[in-house]
Parts: sequence; structure tokens; C-alpha cells
Amino acid sequence: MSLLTVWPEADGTAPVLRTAEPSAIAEALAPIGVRYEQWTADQELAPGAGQDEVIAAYRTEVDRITAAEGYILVDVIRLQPSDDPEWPAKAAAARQKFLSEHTHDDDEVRFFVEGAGIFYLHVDGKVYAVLCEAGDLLSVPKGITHWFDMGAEPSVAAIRFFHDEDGWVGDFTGSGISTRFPDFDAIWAGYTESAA
Ligand SMILES: CSCCC(=O)/C(O)=C/O
Ligand SMILES: [Fe+2]
Ligand code: NI
Repeated sequence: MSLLTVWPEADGTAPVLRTAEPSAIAEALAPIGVRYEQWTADQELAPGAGQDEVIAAYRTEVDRITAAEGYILVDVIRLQPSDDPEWPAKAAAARQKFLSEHTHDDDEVRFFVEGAGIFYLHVDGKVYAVLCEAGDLLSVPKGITHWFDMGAEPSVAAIRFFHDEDGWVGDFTGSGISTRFPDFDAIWAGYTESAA
């Protein structure tokens, strides 16, 4: 399951669209150049599995995406709650990195293979919050203003594709818009309640 919520950029309290229907999500995102697809992500990942293991588990999907779109670098972001005393600081730093509005010079393709996270796309006077879960493939054109939230207790794994060997580079806009919209934890609470 996934969820799309759309608000006017001036008001993060009154959504103009809220849908968990995959075809409706894809249809709403297509006009802004965003590709949303549901693939299958059902590989069992060991708790300590790192980049190489995750990429190996999804080799077929990784090869399909890189071959179709010419990516030269693939990496994995994976966060899982743990008892490690360093976890709270690690989680907070990982969350903070993507929490303010930014753009990229490269398009952005993310294949979610575990957990959940929300991409907020700020386009044409609206904010589109795409809650992605395992199996979701999201492709965002270069230059789109956006931010990403994985919540206070991140649990997510996503495979990322880059055309540039520098990997993830964000250009921050300096806008405080991300603080005016419901964060991951607020949206996730409503989503799990409505799914129950
Ligand atoms: C789920 S991938 C981590 C976030 C990221 O790569 C990005 O570009 C956020 O804007
Ligand atoms: Fe991004
Ligand atoms: Ni980004």
C-alpha cells in the first residue's frame, strides 16, 4: 500500500486529494513528470544486510532500471531501529539530511524495498506527499523542489540510482516550507489508522 496526499502550497491542513489507490496515485503524479509504479519487493533481507547484499537481492530489478535509463551508480539507504546506543543520533542525522526543501541536478529514482518514507514534491503551487512502501518505484525529474521524511524512528530501505558518480548531491532552497506540512509520523499515524 501507498498513499498520496496533495495540499495547496499555502495550506498544509486541508488536502485537495488523498488516495491509496495505486492507479490514482500514478495518474495524479504523471502530469508533473513523476513516475510511480508498484513492483514486487519480497526478498528477505538479513538484519545486517548492507548495500551489496541488498543490491544482490534485487539484481534483476537493479539491472532493469540501470539498463533502461543509463544509470552509472547505485547505492542503498537502509535504516532499521536498533539497541545500539548510537542509533538515536544516527537516526536523527539521517532524517535531518533530507528534511529541508532541495533540488537535484539529476533525476531521482528510488526503489523502496523495506519499510516506508515520504517524498514531498513541491510543484505548480501544490505539495504532493507520496508515502512509499516496499515495492514502490518513484522517479522524480531533475530540478523538482522536494524534501523527504522517514520519521523519528526510521525504518526504510531504498535502492537509489544516479547518472553522476558523485551520488547524492542536494541544492537546498532555504525555504521553511517543509515545517508547514504534516511530517512522516503524522501521516503514518493517519494511514495506519485508516488501513486498520
Ligand atoms: C528514500 S531515498 C533517501 C532520500 C533521498 O535520496 C533523497 O534524494 C531525498 O530527497
Ligand atoms: Fe531527493
Ligand atoms: Ni532529495
